[in-house]
Amino acid sequence: MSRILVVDDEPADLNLVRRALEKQDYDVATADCARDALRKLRRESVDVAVLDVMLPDEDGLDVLQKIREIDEHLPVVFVTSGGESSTAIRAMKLGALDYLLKPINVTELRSVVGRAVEIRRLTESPVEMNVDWRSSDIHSIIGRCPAMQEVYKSIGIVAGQDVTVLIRGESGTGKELVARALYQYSERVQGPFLAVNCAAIPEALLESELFGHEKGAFTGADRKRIGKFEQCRGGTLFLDEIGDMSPVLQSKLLRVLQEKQFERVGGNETIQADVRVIAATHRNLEQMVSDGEFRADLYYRLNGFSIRLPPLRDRGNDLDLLVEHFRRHASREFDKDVHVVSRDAMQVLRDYSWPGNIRELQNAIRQAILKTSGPALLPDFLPSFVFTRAKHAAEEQQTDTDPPHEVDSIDARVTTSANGEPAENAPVNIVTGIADSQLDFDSTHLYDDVIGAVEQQLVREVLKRTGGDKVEAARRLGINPALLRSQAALELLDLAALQHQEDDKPLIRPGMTLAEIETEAIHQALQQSGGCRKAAAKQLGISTRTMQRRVKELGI
Ligand SMILES: Nc1ncnc2c1ncn2[C@@H]1O[C@H](COP(=O)(O)OP(=O)(O)OP(=O)(O)O)[C@@H](O)[C@H]1O
Repeated sequence: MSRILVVDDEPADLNLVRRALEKQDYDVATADCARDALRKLRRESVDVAVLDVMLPDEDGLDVLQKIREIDEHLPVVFVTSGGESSTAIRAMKLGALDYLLKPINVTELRSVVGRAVEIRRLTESPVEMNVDWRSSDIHSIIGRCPAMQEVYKSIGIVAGQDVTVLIRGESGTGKELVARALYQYSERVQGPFLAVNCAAIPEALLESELFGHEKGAFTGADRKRIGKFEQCRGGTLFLDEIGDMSPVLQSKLLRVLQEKQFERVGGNETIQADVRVIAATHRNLEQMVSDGEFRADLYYRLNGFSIRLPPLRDRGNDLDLLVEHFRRHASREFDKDVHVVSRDAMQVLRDYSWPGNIRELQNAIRQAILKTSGPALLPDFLPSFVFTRAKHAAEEQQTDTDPPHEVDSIDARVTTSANGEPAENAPVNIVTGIADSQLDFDSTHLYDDVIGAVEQQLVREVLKRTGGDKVEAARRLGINPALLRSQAALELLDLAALQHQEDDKPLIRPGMTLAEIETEAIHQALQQSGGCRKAAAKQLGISTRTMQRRVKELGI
């Protein structure tokens, strides 16, 4: 439970804030003067401070400085009556998180404190990498597969460099964790770490959230506001879902990255930005650039150093490590003694394709642990949606050689229980399955998760019918790649390669044998290298000697 320190010498205001926060299940401590507040901060652990700018014994700005000596990252929210708002604005420039005007609006108070608690979580929980799940913290990055080793290496190389980093990967692959690791291992770790989700804020508000605004800049701008770029001086700003930023804001962001300066909305003063930007997206920026939706110059600027997180389905045995990691933490969280995940349950988890990636896995394990009675997590305790896909995977394996059959509708996917019997609630709708699981955990990505899952299922179905012929599958689907929401579906169809193949002769055509494919590949490589075997071998990733041998054996 997060602990909030509320400091005010007006008993009525103090009580109002205390009650409003207690109703939100925060643990609230109170103080009525600066001395008492600082004493509590030295002795007790506090996550957020909400304090009046004018305290009887000390000015708010001096208190802020003393707070910084005790706890350099403590999010501080000031409360002020109208006349003192210039002090509150100066406080924000000195690193206070926000300020609230009296009389206090409880909804606004809760929302500001909620954000402050989130910032505390982002900055204070150390992100360890590549740890053993037995000693892992819930903030650790678990994973040993080669792609994750590359991620750790990249973090190691770039964390200490003051450069912009772009983190890419499907939803739920750990982009925020990596951003926090980059911050924590950087020289800017003494400075603030602020996060803005560009997809969650309407465009007009996002501009002032990032750059601030002057009083009267637009209807409703009844007071001056300091934006994140100004507030985050000396720190790191995490811009999540950067692919959702509007073109106007993209230009403004580009200017900050290039010239390190900006103006508040409606203001003339040029402000220097001393901020490191870490951006993240699950979207296909290359496609967006070619569709004119994302500025190419901003893309190149951001992509200077990028870290790509693999989807969970490509992490091999990391799935087992992650399952153990989440089992251990969920058991502790729900005070259960679940020591083991049964073999059958593990197999179901391995068969599922995890479109929602690690977040989805984490949610599934937490749900299962909640239901588990006894020491072992059995398949019956797993949420139904994992069987939907598990069944599908089993069918795919089984019907590899079967003749084509009629497509099942998505609604008709049958859920099975551990013993293979149809589960009570079959047939299960994939939409309901995902919605149920994600809504319980307050997902804010439901649309992407559901559409992504449906897309993948549809692409798999069509590929099955076309015997794996991607060109034909794309034709039957009538797909414009820009419309695909899930990276997984895009990869299944490999549309980039398909586009390329439309111009060239396709390398793989239905019905070819392996020897024919190899011959074709060598042919094309030799053609492209002007007949040079060494260059062609390099292009194919084989040794020159192997190339010479295969040319001879295949009679090329
Ligand atoms: N390798 C990992 N080891 C352990 N936990 C992880 C790992 N990767 C992600 N997680 C956990 O999975 C959840 C989702 O991760 P995170 O929010 O960082 O993903 P994201 O890529 O930023 O998602 P989105 O694109 O939807 O914002 C978090 O609870 C995070 O702690």
